[in-house]
Amino acid sequence: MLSYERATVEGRHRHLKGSKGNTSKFVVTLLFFSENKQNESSSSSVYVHNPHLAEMKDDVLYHLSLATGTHDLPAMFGDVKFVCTGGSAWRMKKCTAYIAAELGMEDPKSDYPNICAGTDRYAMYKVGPVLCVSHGMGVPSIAIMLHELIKLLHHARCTDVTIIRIGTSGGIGLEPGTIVVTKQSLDGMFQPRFEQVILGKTVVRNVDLDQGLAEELLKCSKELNQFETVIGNTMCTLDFYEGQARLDGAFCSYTEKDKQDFLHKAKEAGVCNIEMESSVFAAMCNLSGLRGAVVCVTLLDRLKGDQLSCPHDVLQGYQLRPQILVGHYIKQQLKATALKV
Ligand SMILES: O=P(O)(O)O[C@H]1O[C@H](CO)[C@@H](O)[C@H]1O
Ligand SMILES: O=c1cc[nH]c(=O)[nH]1
Repeated sequence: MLSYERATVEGRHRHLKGSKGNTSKFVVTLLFFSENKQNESSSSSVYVHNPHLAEMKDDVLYHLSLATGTHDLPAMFGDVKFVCTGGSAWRMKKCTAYIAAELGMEDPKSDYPNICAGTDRYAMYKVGPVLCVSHGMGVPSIAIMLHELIKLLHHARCTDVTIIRIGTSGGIGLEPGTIVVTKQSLDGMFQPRFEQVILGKTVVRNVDLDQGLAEELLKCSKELNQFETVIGNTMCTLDFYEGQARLDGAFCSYTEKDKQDFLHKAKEAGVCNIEMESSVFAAMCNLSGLRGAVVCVTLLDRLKGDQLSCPHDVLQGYQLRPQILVGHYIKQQLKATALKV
């Protein structure tokens, strides 16, 4: 079922410890698995694409503090159908409690234990078929979490899993508190791509997200009628300050006009908000066959400022909006599935 693409990389090794300028040629043949599996197969398993995994006796999911040798992953996670992920552990715990209440699954005796308590890298909570996992800040942090989460779902033999990033962002020309459901993730040069260096070669990955899921989420927001929601492009950057054209970082070498010109260009490219994980999130959804969406609230309008200076309780209230929307969506989906059974 898997299709491989072959690529040959040629380069020169520089011998750091050898005599000056001493290099030797290397040629590496890479096997890439076909990148876009999302709509290709009728099967809805979570795919890992790594022939080495089958040869491993145990798989240690180090940053989640879980392992196939020590945990019965199918028993613990086999029923998972939805994963909510966001930067902060606090938000993920709040999300778990909110979704438990929405689904009528609250346990007054339970404080929702952190399944990843053996590590402080990420936090993970579970209520019924919903898993909530924190991912930290930025592309490297979410990518590590997603590698291990995708393997976890694979080892647990999960099927039909939908994953939604519920995050915060800076808006462009939107009222703070607006939710943006990502249509397309763009990089800092307004290109729809995620670039990763693998074995010294840049690999460009597809960042398309499930448009049907985005539309379903927009419909849910209209039904809820509690806050403004739009579908638009999301710019994913590698930094919060200079990477997002802020003037208030420790370093800045451009003017207010340069910043405004850049943000207006972003707006012309359809960018509604800026955050720091959507590109690799979309790329890894594509690779794994997970149905994915990015739902971020805007905390401020970047055309009007850079600092997050509005009161703490207002910001916390905004952060809850994506989970209200996603909670409603999950409840509807579970109801529809129960009706079908
Ligand atoms: O609210 P979360 O999910 O952390 O996401 C956004 O907030 C962080 C920056 O404050 C970045 O990680 C950005 O993507
Ligand atoms: O401006 C913002 C706000 C939240 N998260 C970001 O990445 N940028």
